[in-house]
Amino acid sequence: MLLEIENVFGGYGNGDILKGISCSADYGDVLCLLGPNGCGKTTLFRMILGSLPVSNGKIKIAGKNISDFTTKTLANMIAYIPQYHSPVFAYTVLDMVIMGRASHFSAFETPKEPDQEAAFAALEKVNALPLANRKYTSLSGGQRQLVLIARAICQSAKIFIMDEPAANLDYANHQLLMEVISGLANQGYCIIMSTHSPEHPFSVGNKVLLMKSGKVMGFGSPKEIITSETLQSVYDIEMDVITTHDRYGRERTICLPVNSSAKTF
Ligand SMILES: Nc1ncnc2c1ncn2[C@@H]1O[C@H](COP(=O)(O)OP(=O)(O)OP(=O)(O)O)[C@@H](O)[C@H]1O
Repeated sequence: MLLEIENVFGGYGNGDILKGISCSADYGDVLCLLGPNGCGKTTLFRMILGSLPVSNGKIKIAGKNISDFTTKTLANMIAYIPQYHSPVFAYTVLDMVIMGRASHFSAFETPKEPDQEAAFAALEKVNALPLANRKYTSLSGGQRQLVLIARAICQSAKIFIMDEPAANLDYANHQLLMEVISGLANQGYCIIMSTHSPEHPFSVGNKVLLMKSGKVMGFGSPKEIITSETLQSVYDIEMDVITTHDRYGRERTICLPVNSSAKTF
């Protein structure tokens, strides 16, 4: 197993926010963290990235505790893709992607031909090669997400941590991003993404960690974990989980909040 989270506790010094989180993800998995605002998704990300200490329990990568890795080694293995990123300088997209190679060369080295080739190859993988010479600051939110994913690929990381990657994207960019994420998983990357959509685990994920108040409400396959009952217990509202088919006959799952005022009709 590539990433193992074993009974993890921890927080910001004033009591534990996470209270016994356990889950795991391997090469080719898309693990979705789902739960209400403030349930601890970002806190768990910070612990996986090593920026927040674990007070109890273990986080292991390839069987080794993350506290035993140097920061540089951890940075080579895990890439963090933020929700929205605004750099101060108007770097080109190519420069932004090459920055993903930073942990591969020392402070006084400049990027070399192979770094540039790696950046072009990463942009190609996410269908963003035509953006290479654009200013990053001139891109839309969806395009920026693709560039940040290319930067993560360039970093040679195998684990991608994505903080609500679909937030603020329109339908087309949302769909494109989900296809890119599925494609990355098919290429063997391990994706851990937080989301506020209970449909994401069905459409893009193969595993889901359902959280509430820093605790695990369920971990496993989306079909097994996401039901009307579990969603209601997490969000305190009635939810319908409906399985249907798209126009090509593919199974789709839709999660609908029930309009409680409609019950009187
Ligand atoms: N730097 C911090 N110092 C103290 N408490 C914090 C800090 N960051 C977050 N918290 C608290 O930790 C809890 C979990 O927050 P976290 O950001 O992990 O939730 P989340 O599930 O990512 O929420 P959201 O879906 O709203 O992004 C919240 O109660 C929050 O107020």
